[in-house]
Amino acid sequence: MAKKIGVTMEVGNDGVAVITISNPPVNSLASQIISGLKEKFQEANQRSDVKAIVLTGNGGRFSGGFDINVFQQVHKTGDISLMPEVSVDLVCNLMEDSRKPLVAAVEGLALGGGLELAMACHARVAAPKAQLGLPELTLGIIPGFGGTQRLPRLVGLEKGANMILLSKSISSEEGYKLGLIDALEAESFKQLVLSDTAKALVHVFFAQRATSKVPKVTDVGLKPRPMKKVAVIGGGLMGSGIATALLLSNIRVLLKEINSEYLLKGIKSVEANLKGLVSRGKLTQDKAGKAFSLLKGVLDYTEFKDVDMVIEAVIENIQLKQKIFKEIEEVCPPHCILASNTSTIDLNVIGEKTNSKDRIVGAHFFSPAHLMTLLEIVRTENTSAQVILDLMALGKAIKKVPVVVGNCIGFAVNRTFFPYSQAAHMLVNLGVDLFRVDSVITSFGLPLGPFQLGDLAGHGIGIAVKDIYAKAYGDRMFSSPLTELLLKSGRNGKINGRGYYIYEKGSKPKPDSSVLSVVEESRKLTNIMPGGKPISVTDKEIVEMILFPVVNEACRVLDEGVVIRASDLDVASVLGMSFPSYRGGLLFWADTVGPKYIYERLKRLSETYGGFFKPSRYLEERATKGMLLVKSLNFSFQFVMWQENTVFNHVYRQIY
Ligand SMILES: C[C@H](O)CC(=O)SCCNC(=O)CCNC(=O)[C@H](O)C(C)(C)COP(=O)(O)OP(=O)(O)OC[C@H]1O[C@@H](n2cnc3c(N)ncnc32)[C@H](O)[C@@H]1OP(=O)(O)O
Repeated sequence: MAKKIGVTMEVGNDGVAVITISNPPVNSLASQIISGLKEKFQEANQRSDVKAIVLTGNGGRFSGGFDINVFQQVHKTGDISLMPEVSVDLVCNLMEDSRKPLVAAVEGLALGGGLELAMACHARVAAPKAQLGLPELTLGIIPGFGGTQRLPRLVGLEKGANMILLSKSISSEEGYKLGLIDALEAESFKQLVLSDTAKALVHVFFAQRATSKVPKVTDVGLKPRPMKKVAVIGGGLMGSGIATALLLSNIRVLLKEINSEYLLKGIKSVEANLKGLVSRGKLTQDKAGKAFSLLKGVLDYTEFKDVDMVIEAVIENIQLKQKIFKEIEEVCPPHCILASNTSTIDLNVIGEKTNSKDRIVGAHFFSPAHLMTLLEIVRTENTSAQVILDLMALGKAIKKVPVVVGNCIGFAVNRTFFPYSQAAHMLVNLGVDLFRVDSVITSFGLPLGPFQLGDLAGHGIGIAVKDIYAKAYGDRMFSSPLTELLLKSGRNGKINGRGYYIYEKGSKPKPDSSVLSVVEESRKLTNIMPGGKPISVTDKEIVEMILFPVVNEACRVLDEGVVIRASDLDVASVLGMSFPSYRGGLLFWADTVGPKYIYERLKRLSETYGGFFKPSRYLEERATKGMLLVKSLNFSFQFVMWQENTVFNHVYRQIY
């Protein structure tokens, strides 16, 4: 009988998709298995009825790794293109970056590429006595699907290197003790579902769904109006990214600039964004061409007469924005939504000179706007419910996650994270090495440390908004001269190839040791090192000194009702700041640390280093009353355990 080779996916009523590899006898990863996996993961990620994904292998074996026959074919033909692209497309983009909780259910064996697939999942459950290893060196190759990186991270460098260099496999029991396996199936499955990671990911999942419910907007019987043509003012980094996001969802876009040189630049940026998606296999050439054909560059407002929405994305200059809003109010039709992509400025100030306050709204995208999924919708007390609903619908249509927030300086996300870079500056001025700060924060789980993030955004923006923040939140600002000094020394970050790091095409950012003289200059000016000597801090203290002030500001955001619910801030921190989803978002994480502990640490820090760390009223109240910051979601888990073929078919389900 012919072998049944392929990848299947079954989605249960519980919303769990079970993806199964079938390639007897060891479920080796042949080309059709890899393409099948890509197809199924793509489908599972896209389907709204899929809430979580389980990856497993048929016949009691997870996978014996990449199909060794392919190596033989390559050796015979000399054709290396027979090797499929897996590491980025499948392992990183579709699996690791999947926003749906993804669990590997391992039985029998997970070797080579098999174990690498399991390690790309968010958690691993294994049956007792399963064999786990990376035996690639026995074949004269190295683990090629990211195992060299992921295994040492999970089991520690020494053990990881030992397993790879000696091709030594281990049992699932040992894997469990080392942290490679999160739970041993059957015995410990409940533990896994109740693990912090599972709780955090499930929290984010449901928190994200909750963002689409906005009282007095989504529950009053309004229907979103169609958005066929949108104008974007400003073709810079943000404007071109926003235009790209709209075009990708078949929305006609007018891109307006002030002169033909800037306009051409903006159009070229959109083209480059689309080409980037094509080269990464995320968009077909055809679709890119179609999207680009929907773009029209303009230098005046003539064609604004029939637009449904304008999104202003010019520099953060209050007078300029006020002028633009006055102009668009006059030229656009009365139904047209007047949105600003400002990241900081009060929308009431932007719309001050207009008579259209009900249709003024913030559409705050995150850079790069065609890739980042968060859309912060900022409403003022005058913004109409219809306008908010329309923007929410547009956000969803362009595959963003809209989170509706209130109007204040920095809104929910930038305001919450404004102490992030300030705390980092304080630490550096206190004598801590800046590259260490970045590395501690990335080990915590954020993709970029505060200094690399500053480099990426460009340091000019920090200076542009500094005064606005100082005016609003001056009582709790740490004023560091470091950014000014950095700019003075010709370092604007990635934009001009130099910041704290050196940026060269095709290579990773390299720490620039010559920036340390700039840091020294800043330390002299601030003169805050106790006794003129650098402070000594542990990695844990670095995390606390950087992230606890962020939690503190989040408490103020909650207290002032800037977000509808605390979990909105978790979603926003995950999607807007890439706060690790497996920690459940900023406030969920804060609750796992404990509001009381955070409060007491901040209190002590403020006694030593001043008002920047002063605990907020809200945090103090929660801490002293022994309350959590996020009102826990009222979900419980339901388990459906092993089925006869021992592929587990589990589910956790929200039961409100
Ligand atoms: C990108 C990645 O990092 C690269 C990789 O993954 S490279 C591959 C890494 N994996 C390995 O090296 C595992 C190699 N396989 C083994 O060690 C053993 O076969 C095993 C432990 C999986 C099973 O052992 P055992 O039960 O004794 O069965 P065994 O007779 O060896 O193998 C059964 C059949 O599966 C085949 N097979 C096993 N692993 C395979 C693989 N990875 N690819 C293709 N075929 C494989 C064998 O050739 C054999 O085929 P046959 O029945 O036609 O002779």
